[in-house]
Amino acid sequence: MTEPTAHPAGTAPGTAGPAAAPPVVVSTPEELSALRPSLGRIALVPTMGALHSGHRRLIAAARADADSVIVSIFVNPLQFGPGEDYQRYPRDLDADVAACAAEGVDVVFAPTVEVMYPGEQLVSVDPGPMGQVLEGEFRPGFFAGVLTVVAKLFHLVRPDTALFGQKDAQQLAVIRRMVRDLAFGITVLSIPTVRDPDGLATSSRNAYLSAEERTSALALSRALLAGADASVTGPIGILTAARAVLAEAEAATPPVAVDYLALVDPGTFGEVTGEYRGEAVLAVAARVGATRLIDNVPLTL
Ligand SMILES: Nc1ncnc2c1ncn2[C@@H]1O[C@H](COP(=O)(O)OP(=O)(O)OP(=O)(O)O)[C@@H](O)[C@H]1O
Ligand SMILES: CC(C)(CO)[C@@H](O)C(=O)[O-]
Ligand code: BAL
Repeated sequence: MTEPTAHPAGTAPGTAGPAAAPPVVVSTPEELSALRPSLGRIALVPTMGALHSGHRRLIAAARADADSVIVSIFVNPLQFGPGEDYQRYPRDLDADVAACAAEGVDVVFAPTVEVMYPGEQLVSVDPGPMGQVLEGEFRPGFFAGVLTVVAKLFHLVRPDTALFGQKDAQQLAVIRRMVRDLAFGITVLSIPTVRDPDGLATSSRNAYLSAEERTSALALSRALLAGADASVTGPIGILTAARAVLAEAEAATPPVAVDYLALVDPGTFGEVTGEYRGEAVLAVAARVGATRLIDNVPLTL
């Protein structure tokens, strides 16, 4: 664990730029509370670390809206199911702190599992029906784990705003719903999905992919683009165009194994039908080798 470091005299929290001070790194609620009075309006960027360009864009958006930016780094065991990648999830706190320093982050909150879950966690947040479909169906317990840790982070940090990526569109929708239904009084902001030049959505799990697997994985963004290009044809046309790309990828080497492709209402995550008009999200999840990836694109019907 990196030792807490103080802001050098005269360096106000929230001062970005090449000469920005390194973030203060803390790991306990007590350290956070001690810092809080000096932070002004706080924007929180919750992450699981292994920071990449998507996280950096989130941090930049957070800076625009607050006096201080806090990035939390915590690989949350509660949201991983049996057989998932909790143990091998990439962890490199020093590299993450360096990335936060480059982005002018004020505070990194990197608690241990013992700090976040000191005893048996008997109470959790129920995500409701929106948490049962798509990701919720393929990762039972995932959204309860996400909402429980996000609720806990909100209570510990007490931010004014919190930022999440549209890459995890269902997570974003479920968190927005929790904030509304449980009256958290926090403004949730989002940013569009950041992509590598080849179209692949940046993701910490991309590090697992071999060169060949990454080539196969490009079918996800290609399928979404094909669906978006067909948006004037309505839900059936959109799904048919995207499925055609995925069908080729299922027969490729290495193959893409599709968990779901769905066109949903972004407010409810219910599937939309031929009559639907308005905003929609075309979402896909698939496995390539041992790596499970998700991606989506917003559409207007
Ligand atoms: N490519 C991206 N564009 C925009 N936001 C992103 C992107 N990747 C991650 N985020 C956002 O960053 C936040 C932290 O996500 P997380 O640390 O799980 O990263 P990740 O790359 O999504 O990891 P994983 O590979 O485990 O899914 C979430 O709000 C997530 O939506
Ligand atoms: C929101 C989150 C940090 C909760 O662990 C995680 O699900 C993520 O990184 O998207
Ligand atoms: N990026 C969402 C967190 C997860 O897949 O566990």
